Amino acid sequence: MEVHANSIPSEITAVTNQHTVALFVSADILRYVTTNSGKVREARQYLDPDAIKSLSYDYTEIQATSLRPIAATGAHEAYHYTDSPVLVDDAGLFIDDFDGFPGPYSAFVENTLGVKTVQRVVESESEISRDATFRCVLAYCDGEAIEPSDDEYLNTNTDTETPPVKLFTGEVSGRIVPPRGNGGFGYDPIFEYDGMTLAERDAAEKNEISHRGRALTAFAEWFQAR
Ligand SMILES: O=P(O)(O)OP(=O)(O)OP(=O)(O)OC[C@H]1O[C@@H](n2cnc3c(O)ncnc32)[C@H](O)[C@@H]1O
Repeated sequence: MEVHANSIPSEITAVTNQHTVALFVSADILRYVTTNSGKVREARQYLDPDAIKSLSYDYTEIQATSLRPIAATGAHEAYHYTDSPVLVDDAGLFIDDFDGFPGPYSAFVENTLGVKTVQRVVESESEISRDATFRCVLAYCDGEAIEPSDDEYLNTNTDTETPPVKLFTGEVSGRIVPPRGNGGFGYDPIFEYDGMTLAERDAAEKNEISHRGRALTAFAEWFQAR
């Protein structure tokens, strides 16, 4: 994957429900690392599109039962690849009565079974609750030392060769329903929150309540206060 040299904007602006936050980037642009164009669309809706560049870099996804170590190792790898600030986005759908499955395996399940099959399996089990949670973990790395994390994974995997990452988590709880809506991507048509599926909302409306929007808010607040 070729990385292009870019002009270097001095700030990133994040628009939250309440206010506009200017995020100052000292050295370089911020690269949003994902192969998923839907994630990029939502990040660009939230963060100033001129100051954030998408990087379609397919980092190694380690096997793990939660998203945090996957995002953290992805950020290490992507930072070494680009040598510039990166934000890795790892997400998944956790179905309560399936012990959180597909969770970290959400992409594999979408690509093999498809989201309609997931919905039909949930619906076919009368004893099974429809409750589910979407989670998003953003992992930021810019090569600078970041204060010690309270993250259990990071503290037990201290590697002085790899710069520390900072993790931001967002989640939204809802229920699995038959597909509705044409917006969004992935599991959005089968995930209902407050009477509407995520696919029935535009990117701004989804960001207001979604796992990604909440993780982006946490990132923006931390970045601004840095
Ligand atoms: O790893 P990258 O390159 O970022 O792209 P990906 O699509 O594989 O990204 P994930 O592993 O994080 O995605 C897990 C799955 O969850 C889906 N997904 C992620 N965020 C979603 C969202 O906001 N709404 C609906 N589905 C989502 C996505 O389509 C995948 O099938």
